[in-house]
Amino acid sequence: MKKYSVVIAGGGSTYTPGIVMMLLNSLDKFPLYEIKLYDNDAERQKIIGDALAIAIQEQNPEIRFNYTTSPEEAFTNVDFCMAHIRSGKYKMRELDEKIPLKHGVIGQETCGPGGIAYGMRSIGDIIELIDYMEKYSPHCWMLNYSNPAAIVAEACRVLRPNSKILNICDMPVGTLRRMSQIVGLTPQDLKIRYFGLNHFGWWTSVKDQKGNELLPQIRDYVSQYGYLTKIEVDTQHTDASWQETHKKAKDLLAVDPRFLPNTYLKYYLYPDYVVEHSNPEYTRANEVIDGREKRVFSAAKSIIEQKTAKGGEFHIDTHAYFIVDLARAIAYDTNERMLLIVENNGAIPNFSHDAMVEIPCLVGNSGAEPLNQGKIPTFQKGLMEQQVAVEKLVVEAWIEHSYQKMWQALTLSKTVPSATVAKALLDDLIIANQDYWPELK
Ligand SMILES: NC(=O)c1ccc[n+]([C@@H]2O[C@H](COP(=O)([O-])OP(=O)(O)OC[C@H]3O[C@@H](n4cnc5c(N)ncnc54)[C@H](O)[C@@H]3O)[C@@H](O)[C@H]2O)c1
Ligand SMILES: O=P(O)(O)OC[C@H]1O[C@H](O[C@H]2[C@H](O)[C@@H](O)[C@@H](O)O[C@@H]2CO)[C@H](O)[C@@H](O)[C@@H]1O
Ligand SMILES: [Mn+2]
Repeated sequence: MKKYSVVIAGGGSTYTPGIVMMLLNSLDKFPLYEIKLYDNDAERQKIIGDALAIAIQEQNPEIRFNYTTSPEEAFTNVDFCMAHIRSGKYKMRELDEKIPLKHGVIGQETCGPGGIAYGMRSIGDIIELIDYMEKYSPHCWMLNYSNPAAIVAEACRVLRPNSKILNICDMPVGTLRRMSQIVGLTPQDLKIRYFGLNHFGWWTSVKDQKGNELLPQIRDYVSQYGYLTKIEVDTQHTDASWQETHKKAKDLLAVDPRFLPNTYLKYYLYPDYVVEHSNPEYTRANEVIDGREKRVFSAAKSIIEQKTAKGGEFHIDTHAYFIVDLARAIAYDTNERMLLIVENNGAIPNFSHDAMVEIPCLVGNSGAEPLNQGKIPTFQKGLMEQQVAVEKLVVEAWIEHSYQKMWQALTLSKTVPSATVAKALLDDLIIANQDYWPELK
């Protein structure tokens, strides 16, 4: 069996340990000879890297492991780049969330003005990663989690249309796991139909292996409890704000009970509620800094101090499963059905052909083959057209350095009440992002 080499870009990410643990757990199905980490923050990456070196040495000493800030070292001779960088780190996420709230608008990592600001930071960094990958390992595939995935995917479509990059999100995978608990099955037992944009979509069918439609049963549950389940799905999703989000799905369902909604729709359908329930002094960024980041980095430091990872402080979650499954599907041409963010090209026949949509695809060694999801109804189509236009305007604004298009993008976002608020917000975001955004004219 061929052995592969993987580089994880954003080596210092809180998600890196989970992915490496998953890779180590999957060697019988996805053999590796090398794992590398790449990050542009040497200090942050060193902590994660030193801890993982101990874990790998204990579990599979034959795997070569290295971490580096050199693009050439990182990207030479690799088959897969698993990317999850955060341009501007949590310091900028905090501003993405807090600046809009000052204007009475939702403050969120990937939705509304926060997501737009983050997109303007991420585009250049992702393009840089693609260029490193193509320079040093032209055959390599990039599997990209880096957010905001919708804007990043549109930027890749426009700026690097022929690159081997697949943009992905773990939210539908995590929610499907919740659905499987609701009906007493496993996610592998379920076959779904889904359409939308990233963090903006709906399940139209959830069937078991015999072809029985389970959507009505799941709908009954969600209409009472949202996606809150008794069994915890992912450790970070025990945080109060995420529990609230899973619960809120019941109000999303009420707007169109035919389909099961992605939880992120709450920012577009109930923005007033979300603002009222936000603390402008302590947002999700603070919760993550005080929670997941502390947990992961203390676990790493404790492994380094004790010189062993045998205490099992690093955990595998849905996020890690999904990206490793995707790599395997490409490596072994499995034609597995997976949700990916791809160019529509008629898969949703009554929606723009050049929109980046999130839909089921068959995945094999030439990438993704989108599956037709049929025509979509007016309500969802209207919402998606507005949102996809926002995402396209952001990418155009980044390419053209256009203040006007950024203003239009913010004005068009369903989360922003007027062009006046959009302009005031934009002027604040420009100041906060001056080290990251192109200069807008
Ligand atoms: N698509 C999804 O569904 C999904 C799910 C979870 C997380 N994410 C994304 O994964 C990323 C990581 O999240 P996190 O909370 O672990 O963040 P994190 O800040 O802990 O890690 C990100 C790492 O990226 C590094 N980085 C930033 N810019 C870089 C660049 N240009 N080159 C190389 N490295 C760079 C940082 O130094 C940091 O170590 C974020 O973009 C997050 O939004 C996406
Ligand atoms: O607020 P954060 O940083 O905890 O999470 C933001 C991310 O949320 C989603 O990812 C979830 C995922 O749905 C869940 O299954 C599990 O793996 O945890 C992830 C992170 O908490 C979303 O899909 C990402 O795009 C967000 O970055
Ligand atoms: Mn996501």
